[in-house]
This record gives sequence, C-alpha cells and structure tokens, in this order.
Amino acid sequence: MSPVVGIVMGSDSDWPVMEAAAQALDEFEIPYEVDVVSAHRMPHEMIAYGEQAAERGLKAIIAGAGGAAHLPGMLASVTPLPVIGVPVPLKYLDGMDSLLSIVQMPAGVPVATVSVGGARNAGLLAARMLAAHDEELLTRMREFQQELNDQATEKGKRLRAKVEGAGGGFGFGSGK
Ligand SMILES: Nc1c(C(=O)O)ncn1[C@@H]1O[C@H](COP(=O)(O)O)[C@@H](O)[C@H]1O
Repeated sequence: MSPVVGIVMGSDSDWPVMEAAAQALDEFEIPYEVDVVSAHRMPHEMIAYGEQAAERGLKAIIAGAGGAAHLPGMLASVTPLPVIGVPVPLKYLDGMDSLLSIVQMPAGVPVATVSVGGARNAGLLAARMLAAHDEELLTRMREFQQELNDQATEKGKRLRAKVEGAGGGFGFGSGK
C-alpha cells in the first residue's frame, strides 16, 4: 500500500527517538514512509518534499528534529497537510531548544507539537487524524483506548494489592 504518513527527521541520528512513531503506525497497519529531510542541510529537497507531499498521497507529516529544530515549521509553511512536530532531545539543553523551536509557530502556520521525545504520541495523533475519516480505524482507536483503560485499571489493582499486603491501604478500591 502506498504511504499515507510521512515520517521525516533532520538526521538519521533522530531515528532512535522517531522509531516510536513508526511503531505506533505499524500497530494500526497504517502505511508510512521514512526519510531524512533537513531544512538546514538540504533546503531545496526539504521544500520539494513539503510541496509534493499532498499530491503524492500523504495525509499527514510527522517531522522530528533536534536543537535548532526548524524542519517541522518549514514543512508546515509549504504543505497544506497537518504537520506533527517531535522535539528530539539532544545532548545539551534536554530538548528545551528543540521544543521551543517547534512549538512557538506564528499564527497561520500550525504545527501540532508533541512532548519532548514524544514520537509515539505523534504516531497515535496521525492515526487519529486518519481515523476521523475512516470508520474501521476509528473502531480500532476505540479498542486501543479501552486497552489503555484496562491496563491502567490492572495497575491500580496490583498497586492496591501490594500496599494492602504490606499492611497499608488507600484509594478508591481499597474499601478503607
Ligand atoms: N534540527 C535539524 C534540522 C532542521 O531543522 O532542518 N536538520 C538537522 N537538524 C538536527 O540536527 C541534529 C544533529 O544532527 P547530526 O546528528 O546529523 O549532527 C539532529 O537532531 C537533527 O534533527
């Protein structure tokens, strides 16, 4: 199947973080493509990627970059597609530089910024965008949310059992 989401990043060194976006899309069987596209290092290719993305059939772009992370914003300026920005944390500044470079876009050019290193949520957000026009995907997203709910409930049960087993007791389900 041809890709409907583009996952791009400023460098291949971003992949260990960005991989989680691909994994989330895999879970929903959403076809995607992956590439290195840098606004700073290959500006002409970056503009071409953004300009051609919609006509190539992509429905959303996930763009991750670190440091002076201008890639997501620059892509958003040349594509009509939704762009999800992932601030990739680097060695210095703990990703604050990446976050601030991506999140403070001028009005008119939106980038949906996820948390520092939040590539999994970027993948899930892209899945939700597609699900808005796809009943089957919407059903799968609801199932996924139910699983999260069940897992959290299970964690609560285990925690209560542990605390009560140690002689303590608190919380909604503790009966105390
Ligand atoms: N922020 C950007 C852009 C851009 O925004 O165009 N291009 C590369 N980079 C970032 O530079 C960091 C270091 O890259 P190298 O590891 O290749 O030196 C990466 O996190 C990349 O996203």
